[in-house]
Amino acid sequence: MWVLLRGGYPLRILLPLRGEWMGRRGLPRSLVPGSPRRRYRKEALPALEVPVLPVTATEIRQYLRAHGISFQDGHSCLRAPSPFVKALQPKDQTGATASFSLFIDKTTGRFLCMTSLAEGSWEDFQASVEGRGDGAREGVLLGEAPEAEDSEEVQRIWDRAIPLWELPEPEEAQLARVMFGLTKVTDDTLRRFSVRYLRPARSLVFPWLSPGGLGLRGLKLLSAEVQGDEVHYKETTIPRPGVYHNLFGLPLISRRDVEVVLTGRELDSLALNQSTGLPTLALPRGTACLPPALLPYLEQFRRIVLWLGDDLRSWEAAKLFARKLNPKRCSLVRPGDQQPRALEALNQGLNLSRILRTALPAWHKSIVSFRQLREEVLGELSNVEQAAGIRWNRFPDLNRLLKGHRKGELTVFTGPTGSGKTTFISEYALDLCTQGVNTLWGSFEISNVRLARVMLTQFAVGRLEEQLDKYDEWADRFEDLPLYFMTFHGQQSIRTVIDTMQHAVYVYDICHVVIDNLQFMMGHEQLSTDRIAAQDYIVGAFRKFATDNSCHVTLVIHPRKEDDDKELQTASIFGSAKASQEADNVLILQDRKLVTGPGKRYLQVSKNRFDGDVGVFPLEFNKSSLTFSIPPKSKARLKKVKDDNGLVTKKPSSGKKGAVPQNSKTCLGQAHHPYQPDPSKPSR
Ligand SMILES: Nc1ncnc2c1ncn2[C@@H]1O[C@H](COP(=O)(O)OP(=O)(O)OP(=O)(O)O)[C@@H](O)[C@H]1O
Repeated sequence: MWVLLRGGYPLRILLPLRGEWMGRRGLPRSLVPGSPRRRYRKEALPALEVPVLPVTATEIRQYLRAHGISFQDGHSCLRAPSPFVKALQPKDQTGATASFSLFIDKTTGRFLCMTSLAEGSWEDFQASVEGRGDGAREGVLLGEAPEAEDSEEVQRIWDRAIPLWELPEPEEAQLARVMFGLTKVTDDTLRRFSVRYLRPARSLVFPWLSPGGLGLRGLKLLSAEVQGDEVHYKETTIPRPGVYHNLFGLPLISRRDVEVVLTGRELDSLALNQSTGLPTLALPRGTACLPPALLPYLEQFRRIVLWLGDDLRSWEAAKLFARKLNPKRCSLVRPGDQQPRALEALNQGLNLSRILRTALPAWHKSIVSFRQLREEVLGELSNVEQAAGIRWNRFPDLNRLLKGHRKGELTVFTGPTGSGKTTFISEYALDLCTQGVNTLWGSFEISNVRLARVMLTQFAVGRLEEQLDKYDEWADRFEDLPLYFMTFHGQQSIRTVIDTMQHAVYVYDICHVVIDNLQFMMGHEQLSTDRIAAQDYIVGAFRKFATDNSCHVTLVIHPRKEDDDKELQTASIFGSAKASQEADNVLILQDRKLVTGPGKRYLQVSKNRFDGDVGVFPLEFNKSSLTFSIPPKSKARLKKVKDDNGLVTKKPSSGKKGAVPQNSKTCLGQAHHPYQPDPSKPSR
């Protein structure tokens, strides 16, 4: 189902259809409620042609003052009296609590009334204040009520789950404890957090309780599977992950608590709470995202310690989340040998309170000394692989050259018209997205429907036209990807696009934005000098965005018109040298006429700021799956040799910003490949 995000941003999100059946969740069929039929919702898509400008915290404050609404300034929200409380609870007894129970997100203007659970966009709020339309409740959504099917399913599972200590066989209970690493977690802790065990699915069950602990809003199931020496955990949530907004542990938080520890997993929260006695909350989707919908629940804390996990990814996520929570109140536990994740720390007999005391403040002034950076540098050096970024599953040769996909970088991608740029970049981004990289697509040239169709085909690695019976199965899995699309089509202003990207980073923790292509932001300048200046400005804006938001931007740029039989080079990118200077990586999809066979292309990495390795490798296009990934059986044919001119050059002596790193001389390729430019012959 496509849903237009309320609040005026031209961003559409792919939401899974509801009513998933349990077989899909990997739960026993015995628990499947009736037939696994899917329900389709045929809602007309609201079209929003004119994007509304995002609201700023200053504008929100001005508006509230202008309308005589008192408010308190919080960490990430403004607190105001809720206009929705009286209507719902005329005889509300909670007094002071209800009086300032409206939380307005300072970045988006979205509001949540903690008492009535009414929520909506900034426009909804204004409409209700101004009494526009149909009275005060116009446009206000009561917190999304769970689907009836989901509620039944949740209740059924919950009823069948039992506390671990009530398992009839002590061996079974012991096995479960070992599998989940709970040997040192006491029954009392499990009882306090209401953790149960679902025997048929061999899963732990973590409840999502309504405020006040009165009802069940959802569940998370955690199963463990032993593969070789390792235990692999799998999480399943009801409702689906996109709306599973459970801060696990919330019912145990008292209004007077001013400090909390946030963890990436429920099990870590149990361990932390047990050994330190501190309030702990587990984020619903670990390091994947911190939905702004959760921020109001964290407003009461003056200090938040983030201890999300034991790898670099957790550390990166903690830094990003701290920005949302207000870094001044956040401290971060750095992953390290003596600082594993909380449950492991408990199991290793480490002192968790001591680890918490080592947490580093997230707030950095603009000028830092090496003393403040030395731990970060050590972190990168001792996690070289993770620091190199996320590796592509489908493009091993790209890993060998670029090492991985890193946050905060700008990749410029070019190739001749119609060579398959969109098709390639779609698979390149999809690969990362399937590994949990939250991705936002800006496809200005081809419609989102067509793009999604290409991606789905690549995802399924085959034509779905001929196997429509499999469509739902693939579409279901595709819907669960953290993938979002901007709704722009045709020319757009760079300001609007950047605002939308900013919004998406805040709301969906986007780590990768793909812009296809830059020419659609250049307006209608006729003069070539204007066009070049416009492009330089836009490239600069994307560069800044990538750095400021620790978000990777992949930017497709058309090449300048060149002879068809000439290979493209970095200098062939349209415009001045700015794009290649600003970019951390430059990728060129080469479509040489020498190539025999219609589908063959090769990919050239012509700039790589990370470690300077550049080179080319062939791509084979598969017309039915629309994929470029090299079939597993083919040999590595990577060559790390060339620069744009086909000459092997020395490493640069200067590492100035913007300098294009020269190529490494190493040749990893085996035999000279027919698609490989011959290094002995300059191409011009
Ligand atoms: N290697 C290939 N061989 C043959 N056909 C291809 C190849 N790659 C892509 N195609 C097909 O060519 C068409 C155009 O591909 P695509 O839109 O990805 O190109 P593009 O470079 O992005 O185009 P444009 O320059 O117009 O933006 C699509 O139908 C795609 O399936």
